[in-house]
Formats: sequence, C-alpha cells, structure tokens
Amino acid sequence: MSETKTDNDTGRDFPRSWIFIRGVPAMKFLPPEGPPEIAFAGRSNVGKSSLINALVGQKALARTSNTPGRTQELNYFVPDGHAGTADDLPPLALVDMPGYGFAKAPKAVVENWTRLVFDYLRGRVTLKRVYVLIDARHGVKAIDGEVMDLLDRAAVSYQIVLTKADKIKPPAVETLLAQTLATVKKRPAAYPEVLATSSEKGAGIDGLRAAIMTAIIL
Ligand SMILES: Nc1nc2c(ncn2[C@@H]2O[C@H](COP(=O)(O)OP(=O)(O)OP(=O)(O)O)[C@@H](O)[C@H]2O)c(=O)[nH]1
Ligand SMILES: [Mg+2]
Repeated sequence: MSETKTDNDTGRDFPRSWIFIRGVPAMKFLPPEGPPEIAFAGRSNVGKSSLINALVGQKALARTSNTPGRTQELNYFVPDGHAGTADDLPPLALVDMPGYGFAKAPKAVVENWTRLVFDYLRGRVTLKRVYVLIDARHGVKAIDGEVMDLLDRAAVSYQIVLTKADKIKPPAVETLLAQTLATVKKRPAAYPEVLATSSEKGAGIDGLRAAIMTAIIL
C-alpha cells in the first residue's frame, strides 16, 4: 500500500508517492479501462503539469516548461506501490494532457493533440472528472467554452480551476471567481464551485486534493 497524507479539512487521504506509468500518443494506446481517471485540460501553458506536481508534492513528476506545447501525450500518473493486478489496482490515475490552442509546434501536430484530447474527453468511460484549467490572468476563452460544450454534451463531470492566482491581485481573483461561477452554474455537467490555485505558492492545493478524493467516490 502507498503511504497517504491527510487533508485536515476533510480527513480524506490523498496518496503521497506517485509514478509515471504511460504516455499515450493516440487513442489506441490507452491503458485498459481500470481505476477512475482525473484529467487536467486547458490551453497550452495554463499550468496543467505544474498543478499535477503541486498536487502530488513532487517537483518534477510531470515535465513543465515556459514554452507552450511541452506536454505532447496523455501522461498517466498513479500512486506508487500498487501491483496493477485486478485485485490491486491503484485507487485513481491522474492524466496530464497536451494543451489546446496556441503552442510552439507545427500546426498539424497541434491539430493531432487537440483531436486526441477531444476524443479522450468524449469517450473515456472511466473518466471521473475533468479539471478545466483557466489562467487567472486571461479568464475563459472561446476554446475553453468549446471544451465545456463537449463535456456538457458527453455528460462528463468537470470543474473549473483558476491557475497562476499569484500573478494577479486577490480582488481580481475574487471577481473572476464570481464571473466564472455564474457561467458554470448554467452548464449541466459543471461542478458548481470554482477553485483558485497557485502551484507556485501552494494556494488552493489542499482544497483541490479534497475535491478529487470526493469526485472519485461519487
Ligand atoms: N507564477 C506562476 N507560474 C506558474 C504557475 N503554474 C505554472 N506556472 C508556469 O507556467 C509555465 C507553464 O507551466 P506548465 O505546467 O508547463 O503548463 P502546461 O499547461 O502543462 O503547458 P503545456 O504542457 O505546454 O500545455 C511554466 O513556466 C510554469 O512555471 C503558477 O501557479 N504561478
Ligand atoms: Mg504540460
């Protein structure tokens, strides 16, 4: 069994030690459907990989970069210490994804990632919750709306997370939280709570861990 650490506010356990198990360049390479999956989606450079590192408390589990287009496959992370056999599956998997929108890569390559991300989001039976990340400096863009439309149509549960909250003033974070919450309340598959985070400063990370642990038992 993997060690666990406890979130004070919920008493639920979030696994402490995580490993990378697979990078998936196309749908046919997905692992067999098993543990509940929690996926992280968002525009290139929004901070998906950094948020995963903050959640697991490991600085370099997922690769991050200042250059948009760093993550190029669906990357699977699971808690360490599980055999992966039918009677010892990990309790969940975190899935880091390529970004959508602008990236420093050829157009055809970006189109390929975008198709992979959209196909995965639409069709993965064990996908329990998608975290749709929004850069707190930029707010919700048209492509984020398209992703939310897709998730609403596919009835896949998702929750909005603002990233890089350390980059703007607290009142501006509050305003964006309220605006974003008003938008998601009209959306059928959206969880009616928006979280603000900073992977850099650790803000909002405990709350996100707790939300994930709740999502996998729903
Ligand atoms: N100030 C600040 N910078 C952040 C935060 N999160 C991420 N960054 C920075 O933003 C850049 C992009 O972070 P990544 O985690 O690689 O972003 P990503 O969404 O995984 O990017 P792609 O894989 O290219 O789509 C890096 O330079 C990070 O250091 C944050 O909370 N605060
Ligand atoms: Mg990334």
